[in-house]
Formats: sequence, structure tokens, C-alpha cells
Amino acid sequence: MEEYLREHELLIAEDRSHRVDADAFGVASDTEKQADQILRRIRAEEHETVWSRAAPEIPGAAHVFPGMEFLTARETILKTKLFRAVAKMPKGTLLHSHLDATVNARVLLNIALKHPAIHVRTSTRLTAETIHNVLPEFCPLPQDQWTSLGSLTDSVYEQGSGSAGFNEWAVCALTINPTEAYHTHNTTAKIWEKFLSTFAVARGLVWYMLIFVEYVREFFLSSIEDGILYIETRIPFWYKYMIGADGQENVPHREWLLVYDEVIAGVKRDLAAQGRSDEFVGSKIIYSAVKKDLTCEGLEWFLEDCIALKQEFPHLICGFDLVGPEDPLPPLINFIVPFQRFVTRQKVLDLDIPFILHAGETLGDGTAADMNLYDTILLGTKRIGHSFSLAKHPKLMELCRERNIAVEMCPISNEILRLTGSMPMHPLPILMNQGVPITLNSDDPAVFGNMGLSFDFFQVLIVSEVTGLLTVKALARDSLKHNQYTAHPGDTFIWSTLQKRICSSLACGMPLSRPESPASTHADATSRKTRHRVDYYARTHNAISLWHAHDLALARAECLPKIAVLRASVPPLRTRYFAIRDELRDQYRLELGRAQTKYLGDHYFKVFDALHFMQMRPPPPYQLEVRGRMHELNLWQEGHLKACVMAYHVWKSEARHCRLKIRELRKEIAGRFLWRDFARMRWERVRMKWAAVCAFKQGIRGCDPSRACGGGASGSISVRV
Ligand SMILES: O=c1[nH]cnc2c1ncn2[C@@H]1O[C@H](CO)[C@@H](O)[C@H]1O
Repeated sequence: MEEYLREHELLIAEDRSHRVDADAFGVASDTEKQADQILRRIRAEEHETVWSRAAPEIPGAAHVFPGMEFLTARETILKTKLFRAVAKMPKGTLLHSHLDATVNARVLLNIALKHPAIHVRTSTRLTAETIHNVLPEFCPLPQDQWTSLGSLTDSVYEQGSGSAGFNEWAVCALTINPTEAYHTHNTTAKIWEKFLSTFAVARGLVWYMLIFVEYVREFFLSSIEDGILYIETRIPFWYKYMIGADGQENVPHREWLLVYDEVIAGVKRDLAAQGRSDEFVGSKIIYSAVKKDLTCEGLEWFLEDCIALKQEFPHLICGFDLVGPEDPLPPLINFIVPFQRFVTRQKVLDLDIPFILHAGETLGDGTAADMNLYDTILLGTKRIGHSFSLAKHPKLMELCRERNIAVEMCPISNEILRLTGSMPMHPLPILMNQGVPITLNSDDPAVFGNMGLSFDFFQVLIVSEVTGLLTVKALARDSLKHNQYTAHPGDTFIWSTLQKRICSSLACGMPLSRPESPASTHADATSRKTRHRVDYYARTHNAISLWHAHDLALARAECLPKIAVLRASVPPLRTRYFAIRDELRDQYRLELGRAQTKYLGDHYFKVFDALHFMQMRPPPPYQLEVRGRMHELNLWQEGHLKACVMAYHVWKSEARHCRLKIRELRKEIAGRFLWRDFARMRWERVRMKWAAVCAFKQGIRGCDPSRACGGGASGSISVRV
């Protein structure tokens, strides 16, 4: 039995080490790990108190469970501690949203009702019986057509119950409710009918310039409140004109963008005045055309329009997309000729408008909508919108990994549009743990009620026992990497500040120091279990999983070749070496964000330094046995540098399941890498992690632990030499 349990543990450890969670754990600070533990405990508690059969009933729910239908659970979610914690988290960037469904329906209505030009009509007379099946048609009218009839919102109006009744009716038409999603329209085709009708209703409100200005501002402000730093939104350009202040349909696309730009500037100005300028860096637009009734000639028009806008607003237009329900509408392959011409035109005009296409938002496997995934990749898409069906395609997942194509997952949207019955069935964890870059998105929050990104983050967290805060932090961080934001010279600083903020303030966003926080009550059983798990995780995962983390980080960042070149080309001249090394590190800091830089800085560079300052005499090859496979480590071959890192980590963590034959390696290092080497490096302060110091203590002659001082919450200490 003991032997079995050991194998059981090993298998779990090995499996976990392949998950993205292991990467996330490998690069976390101690404070973040602590926050992660707290969050896990809250989640475990609420699994019992909120999401179990023993928990209070949720109105309208046949079954209560974590990740249950969002629309039924929404009010309950709002009350959970887990949600309140997640709401405080910085979310990174929002990369998939349709602008005309981004402002809360009631807020939109309130904005609209201030404008006397807004009129409403219905196709049939409203009665108590018909009201539930009749949609309002909103329209801003020119002043000479304003009606003298009484307002629909008057309490005297015979059919409604005053303005409250009117509001309810309008909000129902602008949103999807649980009865529709889970009963009356419970298939993808039916719910899309209802879904599209909400856009038809919103059209008469949003595409009126006087409302549009306030609407876009509201979208930004509510996103910023939820911790969103930057937004790429899809704007539908299939209506050639918006209705202007005079009630005429005469505002062309370029004026939409002028206004959009002004709103961004206004919001940034206001934030700056409040000393909050690092909370929002701006927004860009993914030009969107709709596939419905689209011909190749029609698409040519949109593509040319997009090019013209890009030429005038290069800082705003950041991509091109085709939208609409994929199952019934024509596939991407129908439009390859205009798409290819678009690419050629851009080369001639020296423009860069990448495709950022929807694909695979379907339950199909081999259907036209599913096959869109092939074309989107062949067309060179930067990211893929949804790619719900991607998990069925091993080669395409590999290509996403290799080409760093992020998928814009919209879990709540997928559930409400009936691609999945509930969150536990959603493919996100599959894609994530296959190493596909993932960003989390709200899609059409005004229709679904998932404003901001907190709800989508919550739904991902609640359905796993393994995925935790550190993983969702990695998702947020990835959203900083996979966007089209290109820093204007003065913005570089702000962008890197924000990267820092997202990585470091995450833990601060957690209720670490609140009195009601369970942080300090380590005594209860759940806590002990969690701590146990985390200890175990740290012990057994570090060696292998950190290696994977490195492998991934290096592959993603493509920094190994650069390091290899450095390694090969720089003579062992210390000053020159450090100058170049530090330059590289700064470059990574900008490119990768703090977490990975820290990783590279604290671990990779340290090992690299150590190796560099050992004499150049080639040592014998060393053998490393991992999971039964022997790896040969040749310290001096460039390609094996990462094997050295691996050896270092294995050595450092002394994981039980990795038997590393490194006695000779240790001796070699002990003999060559003396403590005084550090002194000679003229580092005034060498900061290193406690674990690293332990490793030095164990393996390196001359290390005097009494020189180690400092310490603290971050888990790092200072060593004076
Ligand atoms: O999840 C989606 N997949 C594809 N198209 C969508 C989705 N959400 C919205 N739209 C499309 O965007 C338009 C509004 O800008 C909607 O009319 C719909 O066609």
C-alpha cells in the first residue's frame, strides 16, 4: 500500500507539473502564494456554504453547484467572498468585447432617457398580453418630428406600470434572462435569435452620437473600476452612418473614431487629475464587418474602409474581424481572395492591420464553423476570438503554442449562448493546460450581465481545485502580452509600471490584512490541509515544474538564443559581461513583465552567472535521471544551458522523485565557484532567494550563512558581500 501511495503521489505530481498552474506557482512571490492559499480556503469554504446541496436554495436553480448556470447564480456570486476578492484583482487587458454590448442595460437606458430626441415605437399595440413578445424600436428623431404624444414612461400610460414597467420591458429586450437561456431558447440556434434581437434594440440607442459619447466613456470607466488597464474592442462598421445630434443619419465612420479618441483622452485627463493615470493606458479598435449577407465585393468595401481609417487613425485601428453567428453564416474560406488582397494592399501601403478573427465558436467538429479555425491560422490571425472548438484539434493547438497565438476565451458568453451547459464542462482548462495562450474576456457583458472581467475570472476559479489565484494572475499577465498596444515613446514607462502593478498588486488586492480574513487563523483543518498541499506542491513540483516553466518561458520569449549568443561571444571579462547581461535583463523586463523577468533574473541569470564565472575547463558530462529517463548535461554546450538550470533546480529543491547524480557536479562547483567570487564581482548587494542561499550553503564551500541578513514578507533576503 505504501508503495502504491508513493506512486499515486508521484503520478499526481508529474501530471500537475505539466499544468500551467505549475508554471504560475514557480514564478510567484511568497506574498502571492499566501494570497493564493487564502483564496483557496475561501473557495473551499464557499463550496460548502454556497455551492453545495446543503447550502441555501438559489431561486430558479434545479441544481446548485460551483460553476452552475451564470444567469441563475449571478446574484449569489455577487455575495460571495471569493467574488469580492476577485473583483479587486487587476485584470490586465480586455481584448474581446463588442462595443454595442458593453454598457449595462439600465445605465444605457438612463443615458438615453435624458435625450428628448429618443423615441420608441412598437410593431403592434402594447397590451399586458403582447408586451412580453413585442420589442421596442428606439430611434432618435430630428426635432421637427418629435411627437406631441405622451411619453411611454408616464405613469398615466395605460399598459405599463409607469416608468418602472417601461424600464423592465426595455431591459428585458436588451438582455438575456435565465428563463430564455435555460428554458425557452435552450439551444445555440434559438438563443442566437434572442441574442441578435438585443443588438437590434440597442442599435437605436447606441448609434446616436449624443449617446455614443457618454456610452463609450461609461464603458471605459466601468472597465477601469474593475481593474482593466487597456481595451481592444470590436466596433461594428456595417452601418455606414451614425445618427448625429440633428437626428439625421449622417455621421461617417471617421467621426466615430474622432469621438472615440476624444473620449479616451478625456478619461485619461480625468484620471490624471485624480492621480490615477496608471490605471488606464487607452483603447484600440478592431474593425468589424458582419458575415451576414456578405459578398466578396461587400467585404472589399469594408477592407478598403478599414485601410482608410487606419491611415487616418493609425493609433486606433488595431485589427480586422468578421463577426456574427458562425454556425449559420458563411465560413472564412469564402473570403480568402479579398483577405489576401487586403494583406497585399497593406504591404504596398506600409500598414499593419492584423487579422484578429472569430473562429470555432461552435459545438461542431469538422463543420464549416469549426473549420474556420484552420483558415484563421492560415490567414495569420494574431489572436482567435472564442476558439471554443480548438481543443479538438491537436495540430492547431500546437500551432497556437508555437506561433504564440492567444485565444480570446469568453466562458460566460459560451455558457449563455449554450455551447456549454455550465462552467465545469467548458474547454478552457483543457486549452490552458495544453499550453495554449489564453486571455479571458466578457464578449457582450451588457447582454449577459457579466460586466467587467471579474465574473469571468470567478467562473474559471470556482470550477477547479487546482487552478488558483496564481494561474488567473498568469492569465491577466498574458493579456498584457497578447495585445496590439504599441507604446508611444512617452508611454513606455507607464506600460511597464502597469505590468509591475498587475504582478505585484494582485496580492494586495486580496483581503490579507482584514480582520475577518482567515489569514491569521492557520489552525483550522482546511487551512492545515491547504498548507499541507502547498508544501507538498512546493516540494514535489519545484524541480520538474520549474524546468517546464523555464522551458516555456524561454521558448515563448525566444531568449535562449540571445543568451546563447551572449554566452558564446562574451569573453570572461566581468565588466563587459555584466553590462551586456544587465542590458539583456532590462530588455526582458520590458518584454516579459515583472514575473518572468524576476524568474529569469533570480534564477536563470544566477545560474548563468555561476557557470560563467567557473573556469572554462569543460567538465565531464553529468547524468540527470528524471522520471526514468537519463539526460546528459554538458555544462558548456550552449544548448544545454537550460539543462544546467534544471540541474540547479533539482539540486536546490531536493525533490524526492528526481534522483540527480550531481555529486560530481557539486564538487565541481564547490571547487570552482567560491564565495569570494561574488565579492570580486563587486556587487554591493546581491539579492537572492532564501532557497538559493540554502543551496549555496549546502553546496558551496565558503558560504557563510551569517552574512545573510534581512528577510521579510517577500521571502527574499539580502546578502552583503
Ligand atoms: O460571440 C459572438 N460571436 C460572433 N459575433 C458576435 C458575438 N457577439 C456579438 N457578435 C456580433 O457582433 C455584433 C455587434 O457588434 C452582433 O450583431 C453580432 O453579430
